[in-house]
Amino acid sequence: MNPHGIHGIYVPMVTPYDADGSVASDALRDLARSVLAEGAAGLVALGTTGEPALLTVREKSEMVAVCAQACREFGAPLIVGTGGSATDRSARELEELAGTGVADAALVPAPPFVRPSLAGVLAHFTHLAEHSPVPLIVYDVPYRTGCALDAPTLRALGRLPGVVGVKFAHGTVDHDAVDLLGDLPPGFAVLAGDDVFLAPLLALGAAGGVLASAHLATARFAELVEAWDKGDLTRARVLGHALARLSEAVFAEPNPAVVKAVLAAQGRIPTAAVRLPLLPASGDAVARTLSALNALNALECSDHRALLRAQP
Ligand SMILES: O=C(O)C1=N[C@H](C(=O)O)C[C@H](O)C1
Repeated sequence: MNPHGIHGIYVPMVTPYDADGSVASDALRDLARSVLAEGAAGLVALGTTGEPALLTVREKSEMVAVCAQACREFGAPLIVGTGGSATDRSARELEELAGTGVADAALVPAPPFVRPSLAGVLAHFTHLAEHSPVPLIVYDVPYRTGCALDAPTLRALGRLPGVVGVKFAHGTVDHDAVDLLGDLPPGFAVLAGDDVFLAPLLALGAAGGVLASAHLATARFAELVEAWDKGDLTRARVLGHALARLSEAVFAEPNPAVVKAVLAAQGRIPTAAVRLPLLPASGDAVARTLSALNALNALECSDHRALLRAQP
């Protein structure tokens, strides 16, 4: 992490597969280098986008090792997804992760499936924070975990020593987003976890985002964060709308099918394959994403008047 904390665009790396179904490590290495060279602040290994639930233990280690190497080359932080439903097992996983020495932070979901009370979630993260040698980023994604965190709970989590941020993915910009971002604990960063809502969350004060669609337009996403940092509202508004249209297209089908299909179409990964029960993206979703990308590339972002003209 930079000394000022978490900031900017973190790309949750896809797991590329070769034609024989094995993990395409060379393609992953090149992809990781390319997004870092384009302006990603760091990488996330084993985010939802990396299909961690569908990988073997050995494949997961490979993903982390390849991403760690790329981050070392660029002096960029690596966040690693880990943890699950059971508190003690999650604590052991965090210790194992710390043992690898490569993670700057761990992305840990609110315990999925169990549906504990909010006090139970707080107790879970209190235990993890007390035992984890690596800083924690809470992954708040109720539509995946079945466990919704409200603003007071997120604030209480943010005050725990060792909890440095939340990946906020409520599927909308809700009351809790407004409430939380209006009064953040010191040193606690909010990262947008729903690509389509990056711009409004930045407007509310989010520090950046963890965004699968940033594989496809890393520099543009980084530019949006920079525009907000500099108070360049015209640029921020136009870029925000164009990037939201791209993200809408990417998320028209279950992630990461569309992003992988587009990367494969661009020749950046060997195949568009995802593992069952995920299904490959439709041609229609890929075509719509490519067209949103073309529109984005047509923006002349250094010239505000051109930007305004580019608005539909
Ligand atoms: O891998 C991630 O981290 C992300 N996962 C989200 C999801 O698929 O639910 C989407 C977001 O872009 C990043």
